[in-house]
Amino acid sequence: MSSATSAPPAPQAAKHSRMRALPLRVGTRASPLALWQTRHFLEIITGFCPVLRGVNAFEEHAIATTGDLVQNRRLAEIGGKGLFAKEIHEALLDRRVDFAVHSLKDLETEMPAGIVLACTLRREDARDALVLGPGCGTPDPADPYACLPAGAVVGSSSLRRQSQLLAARPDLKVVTLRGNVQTRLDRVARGEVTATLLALAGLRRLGLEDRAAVVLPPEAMVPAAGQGIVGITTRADDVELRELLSGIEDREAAAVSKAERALLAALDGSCRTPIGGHARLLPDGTLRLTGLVAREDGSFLLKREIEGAAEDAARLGTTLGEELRADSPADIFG
Ligand SMILES: NCc1[nH]cc(CCC(=O)O)c1CC(=O)O
Repeated sequence: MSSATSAPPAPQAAKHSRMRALPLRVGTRASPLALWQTRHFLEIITGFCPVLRGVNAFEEHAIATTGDLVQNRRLAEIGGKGLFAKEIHEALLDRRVDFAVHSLKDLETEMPAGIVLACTLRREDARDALVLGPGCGTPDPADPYACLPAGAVVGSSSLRRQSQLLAARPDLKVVTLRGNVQTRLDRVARGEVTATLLALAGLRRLGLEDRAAVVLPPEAMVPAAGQGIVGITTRADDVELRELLSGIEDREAAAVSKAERALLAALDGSCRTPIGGHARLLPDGTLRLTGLVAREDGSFLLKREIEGAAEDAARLGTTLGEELRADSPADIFG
């Protein structure tokens, strides 16, 4: 008689139990948000592949990245894209880790040779949120920025957020505010800045959603490409892990992130170009992508939309990116 324990494992599990020595090593940044996302990924993958549920199946490797070491200067001034991933890519290529967990928003659109974006997980809310410090008014759902006093100082190091905020409220002043989510919240609470803008996804994952005083609709603040999505990278030649990871791919996240990242790639902005990209699937399955290009002071802001079949996600992104680029002043991309 067969019992639960002697039943043959699912084909998937059998295949991966023979795959290689455990533990599988997972690379991550060390921030609380990165660690939360890594554990979230491990829960999903062990749910999908029960043989990996053992205590020793995974080993977490926290890796400090250039982006983590630079806390007080605008990232843009240091130059280069993918500042949060370089050391993690190196760990993959050196075989010190087997896969790595990223906020897709922080991952460059073109992976280094030998590395692939193997899957994207289901998207958390993509919207940005306003976090208010002492001295702000009561939030008004009809007018997201009405609670910010005239001339208020808003902390943000995101040129995308800065440009859209200043376009709506030219009286405000934006100052650099870096550090992890908790650090930024502390600076607002201490009154160092009047308010800040953060991704709702990060606040929610850290159990800090109550700090989001106003959630900004994408029409008011176009989110960053990939915001709210976790992406997993692995080595291109690691066929087994690629196959395993493809099993946990979220199809909707895959489609919208393809569109948003193709848009970003086509715009090919410098790290000082404010760019937004936000796609969603409509109830009938159509993909709608919004793209934004702006000047950091908010004096120029161009927003366009495109719709099409989800299967054409990448092409839609490329097309919209090329259109936005053609219709923007050239110096914006310099
Ligand atoms: N650049 C930092 C970063 N990278 C990902 C998130 C939030 C989570 C996400 O967007 O998936 C954040 C913080 C923020 O922008 O507020």
